[in-house]
Amino acid sequence: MRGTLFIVAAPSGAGKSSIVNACLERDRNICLSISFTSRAPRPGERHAEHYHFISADAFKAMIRAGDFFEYAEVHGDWKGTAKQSVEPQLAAGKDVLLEIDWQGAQQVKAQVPDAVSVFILPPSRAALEERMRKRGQDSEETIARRLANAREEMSHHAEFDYLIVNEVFDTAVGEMCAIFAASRLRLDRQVERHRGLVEALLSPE
Ligand SMILES: Nc1nc2c(ncn2[C@@H]2O[C@H](COP(=O)(O)OP(=O)(O)O)[C@@H](O)[C@H]2O)c(=O)[nH]1
Ligand SMILES: Nc1ncnc2c1ncn2[C@@H]1O[C@H](COP(=O)(O)OP(=O)(O)O)[C@@H](O)[C@H]1O
Repeated sequence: MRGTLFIVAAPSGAGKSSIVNACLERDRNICLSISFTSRAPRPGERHAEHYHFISADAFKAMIRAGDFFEYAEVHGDWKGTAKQSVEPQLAAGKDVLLEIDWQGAQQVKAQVPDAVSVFILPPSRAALEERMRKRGQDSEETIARRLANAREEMSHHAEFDYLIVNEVFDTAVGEMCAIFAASRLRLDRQVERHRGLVEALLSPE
């Protein structure tokens, strides 16, 4: 059985990576796709762990080669998911999680309509700005650009299947894990998984 594709989007600083990482620690069945980007690494970010950091020219070459499942320009940098990070894993029955923006989410939904998508909102604009600053890794100019872009990102929240407001962190993590768990229990997937059981239960005496 093919794995399930999960999409998680949020404005920068809403807590997306923190929530996803906490869920992945609890749920070993999901693999996180490592995106490609032309953005420079932040202090502490490692190649092939947080992103595959490549030049803008190398990114464009990958676009021309048709290597991307989805890609977009986000906050002035190229970001994209390679086909290789998704298709073999799904075919092997593994669930795959994409942390991408609304533009990428639209491209993925067009290709995989049963992908499960989640949007995360901050509890307020002040909290969003405070969290961006708390991370302490971006310049004032970068923070200003990300805050300006946050409104546009958030305006797409209604295109997603699920919405989480990340006020209390542990609550948000619990909600995200519940979405993962519920998606695996969808009728179509359960029927496929338990075909033998259903046949046995319904067979004549
Ligand atoms: N479309 C697309 N967006 C991505 C991808 N990887 C990351 N993003 C988005 O790029 C935005 C900025 O990410 P990043 O620079 O890591 O900053 P952060 O969101 O503040 O941690 C976020 O909205 C991410 O979801 C990708 O592969 N494709
Ligand atoms: N519910 C929360 N309450 C307070 N701080 C939070 C909460 N969730 C995340 N944070 C903090 O906000 C900052 C941004 O979180 P991060 O996961 O990097 O956001 P994103 O991936 O959406 O850009 C981090 O310092 C993180 O510890």
